[in-house]
Amino acid sequence: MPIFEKIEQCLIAQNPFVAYLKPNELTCNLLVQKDADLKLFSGQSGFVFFPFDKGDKVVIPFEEADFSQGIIEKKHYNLVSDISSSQTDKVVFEQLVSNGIEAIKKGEFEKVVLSRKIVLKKQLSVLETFQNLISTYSSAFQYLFFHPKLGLWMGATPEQLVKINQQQLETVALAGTKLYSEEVKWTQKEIIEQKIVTDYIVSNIDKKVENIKVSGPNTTKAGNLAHLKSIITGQLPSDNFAMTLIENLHPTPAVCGVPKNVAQSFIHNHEGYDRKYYTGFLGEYAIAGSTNLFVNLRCIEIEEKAVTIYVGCGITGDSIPTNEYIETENKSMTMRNVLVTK
Ligand SMILES: C=C(O[C@@H]1C=C(C(=O)O)C=C[C@H]1O)C(=O)O
Repeated sequence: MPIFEKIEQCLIAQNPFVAYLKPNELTCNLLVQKDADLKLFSGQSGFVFFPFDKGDKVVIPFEEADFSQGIIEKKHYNLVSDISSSQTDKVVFEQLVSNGIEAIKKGEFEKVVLSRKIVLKKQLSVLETFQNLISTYSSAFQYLFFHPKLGLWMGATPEQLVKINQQQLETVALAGTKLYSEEVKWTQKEIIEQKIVTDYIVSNIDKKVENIKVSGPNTTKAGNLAHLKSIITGQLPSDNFAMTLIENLHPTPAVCGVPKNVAQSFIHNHEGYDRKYYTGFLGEYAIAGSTNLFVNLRCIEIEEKAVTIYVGCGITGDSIPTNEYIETENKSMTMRNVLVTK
């Protein structure tokens, strides 16, 4: 049976499942859980789905699921055009960013990532949207995740959290955003913003990972956007160590801030909504000796009659509120560009 028909059956039967494509692959992987229980993560090999902070850390265990694969076809469906942020969204977000800048200038922290949600009150054509997504963002990690107790999420994330193969670790520091062009010029603000992420990751893994190497930063393309990216590699002392390292790294300053705890409290006290699984992480954990996890960005949460797009951006002392708002609008285009409604 074609993979899209299997996904449709899962949606109708309300079976927990995940359909996903790794960057630059044409194979769609489908993991369907055999029962509808919520499986909390306790080291099982499988597909993990973790929140930003509060919430259940979930896994679809490989041993309790049916796994299949299918080659996808590239095709596009017509889009919706009437999704937009309101003037109130703009004012509220710019005020949030101003509060962040003020706290940084007072010395409370160095960087914070602030976000908002854009809600479209429409019923989504899930499969057509997913088809558009996988036809458009092949260099991202593309997924559709469903659990009856958590809901339906879809995204195309450009950000790897970690890749671990035979104890060889690779992670990235991704930050700084501009609209993509051949000649992207980075300012000091973005260079510093990205360096904060690299330094945090290196200092965090420093005592536990051997032979650490950092390359970049280089410009990387993600949909219509460009980011600055460094690649960090090293050797883990043992396999058992992977989840401790991952939970220590997460949430990185690419999605939270520095120092982590102070930035995280600022987010809780000021953002005004629950991020749920946005800026959490997801992907394969300990499958055939490999772990391949991504940060949950450029994503939507799909409900019966509403679609929520989640977007955020890194704030430093040099941020300008209007520019940061525009950056979130630009980031929201990743998902807006593929949405099909009924
Ligand atoms: C928070 C998001 O993106 C993160 C923030 C970035 C930035 O501030 O420039 C860039 C990439 C991501 O690490 C998002 O896309 O919602």
